Amino acid sequence: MSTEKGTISINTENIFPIIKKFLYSDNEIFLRELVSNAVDATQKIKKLSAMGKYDGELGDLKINVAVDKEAKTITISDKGLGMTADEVKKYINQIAFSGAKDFLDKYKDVDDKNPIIGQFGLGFYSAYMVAKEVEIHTKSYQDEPAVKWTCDGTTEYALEDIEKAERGTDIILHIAEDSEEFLEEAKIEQILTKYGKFLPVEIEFKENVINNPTPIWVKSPSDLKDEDYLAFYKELYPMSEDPLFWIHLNVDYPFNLTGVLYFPKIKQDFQLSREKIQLYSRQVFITDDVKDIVPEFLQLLHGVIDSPDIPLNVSRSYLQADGNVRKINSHITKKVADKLSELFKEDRKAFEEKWDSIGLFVKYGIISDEKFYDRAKDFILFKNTEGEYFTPEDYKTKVEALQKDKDENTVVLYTSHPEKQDSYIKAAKKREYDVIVLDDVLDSHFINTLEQKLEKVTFKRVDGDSLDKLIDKGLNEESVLSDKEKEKVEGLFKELAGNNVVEIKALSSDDAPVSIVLPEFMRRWTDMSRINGQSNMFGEMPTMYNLVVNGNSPVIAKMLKLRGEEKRQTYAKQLYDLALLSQGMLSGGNLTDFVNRTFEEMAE
Ligand SMILES: Nc1ncnc2c1ncn2[C@@H]1O[C@H](COP(=O)(O)OP(=O)(O)OP(=O)(O)O)[C@@H](O)[C@H]1O
Repeated sequence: MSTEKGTISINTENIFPIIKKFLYSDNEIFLRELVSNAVDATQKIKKLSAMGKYDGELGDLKINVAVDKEAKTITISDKGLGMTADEVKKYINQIAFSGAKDFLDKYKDVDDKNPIIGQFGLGFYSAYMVAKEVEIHTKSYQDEPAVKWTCDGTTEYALEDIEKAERGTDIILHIAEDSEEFLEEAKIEQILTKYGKFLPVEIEFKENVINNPTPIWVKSPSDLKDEDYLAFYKELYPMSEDPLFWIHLNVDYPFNLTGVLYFPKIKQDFQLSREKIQLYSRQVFITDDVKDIVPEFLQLLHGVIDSPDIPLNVSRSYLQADGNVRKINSHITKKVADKLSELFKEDRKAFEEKWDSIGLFVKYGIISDEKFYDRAKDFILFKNTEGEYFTPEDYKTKVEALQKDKDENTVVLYTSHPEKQDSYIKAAKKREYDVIVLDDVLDSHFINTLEQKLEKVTFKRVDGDSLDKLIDKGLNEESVLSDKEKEKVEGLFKELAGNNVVEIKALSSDDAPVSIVLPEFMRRWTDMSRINGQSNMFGEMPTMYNLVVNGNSPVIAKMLKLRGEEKRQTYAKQLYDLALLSQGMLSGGNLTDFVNRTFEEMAE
């Protein structure tokens, strides 16, 4: 055939300038598109051969990528099925072109800074994002002459016969002046590894194969050992600590999804690690921005999801409403819950040991996903101050005999800081109450959720009130103080308490004489607004507290018996400071004064 010239498509404006300017920020994806085409062509020839439709030698099927800095070209060569002249006209001039045109028509108005654009497949014509001219040299597996197609970024193309011995396709990009950064080998290597690390056909660059064509997620779990999963984790995240465990996903219906999700050690401070779930489509890397595809709490996991069914050529808002994406979400959620439940049942001890990490994740899941709660409720754990673990149901059974209040509510006492709240914990234990530890950032939200879910269970922080009030059994102690004495005691403490509320209560005589309590609702409110990052009215307010004076304490009786107002004042001050001290609220000058005063008194 002599050189044939033609116009790619009549009745169309020139799309090339648009392609060039369009995904400018994401222009590196041209390489992903072209290498993916080479992979497809290679897999097709393998398939034809396997089906007996091609009986020639397959030979070495490696795809080669080469940069020629002098000639200013990048060449992508495959030994795939190639194209005949007619196929070039059909696939490149028509199908690929109209595909690219549709794509542009659809997305022209999208803000080109929106990174999701780079996740679409623009196809062959994305070559023009970096090239001023593209040549295709191709020889079909069918017995037909090799052809060369050339197009310089106008709608005019040329097609001619050439000599090409080997089956397959070379795509030669003549790089435009403004894209010469792509002639740096390091740059090409970096893009190839980013998108092609797990492509299913070997990709060779500078005589090295840059990819692992059979990553573990495409293998059968029964062929894999723990070491394989750990080694793959290292391959994905070379700098990371080993994960706690993993889940191998394998679904064919109602959508296709494979992958391996790893459960990392989750840090208390919730610093989202740099490691992210990577999304692949048939082993081609798409993105690690899975915000709209995976529920937020699952984004704490690491690993790989591969699905050709996740639609990437749509806008974000559409993606969230997409039926497949929702199914994928709930499937992954279910799998994760099943795995946790299996671990819990099979090796409860190991599960408990990992609860610090697992717990944060489970709590996050429960707070943010109703369905996850239903699945997770059987393996939520409470850890008490003795280091024993209980499921909520078991815990209720354990404590309800002693910790039920007059309204039949089981009161779960918890500490957010075992060290600081030690005196309160000890007091609770003295009454044989149990105290659980809820000391991480999500716990205030977690408690709120549990209170809605668990029947007749309330959570109270152990320093939230006097024990008689925390678990109010309706058995009011008689006050040993007369009204006059009560007034006197109140007067003494009011002077010290400033704006804080002073309550004189008739508690058991062995309860602390004076204690500081932070009302539960107020504290939860401040905690939650802190996590939500709001600085609201309460958040900015200095901590207000109640000073509870136990009128039935022998210590108060002793104070009243002291002679002289000054003595009583000093005594009250000492008690007040002790209460502050046991809440960790005495500091600076007040603490120094307290210490000095105590020394003086001891010397008396
Ligand atoms: N290296 C190649 N070898 C053989 N055929 C190719 C090659 N590259 C492209 N083609 C043909 O050109 C067609 C169009 O390619 P293009 O990349 O534009 O679209 P696609 O691969 O079909 O879809 P996508 O938008 O997902 O990339 C392909 O379907 C294929 O038939």
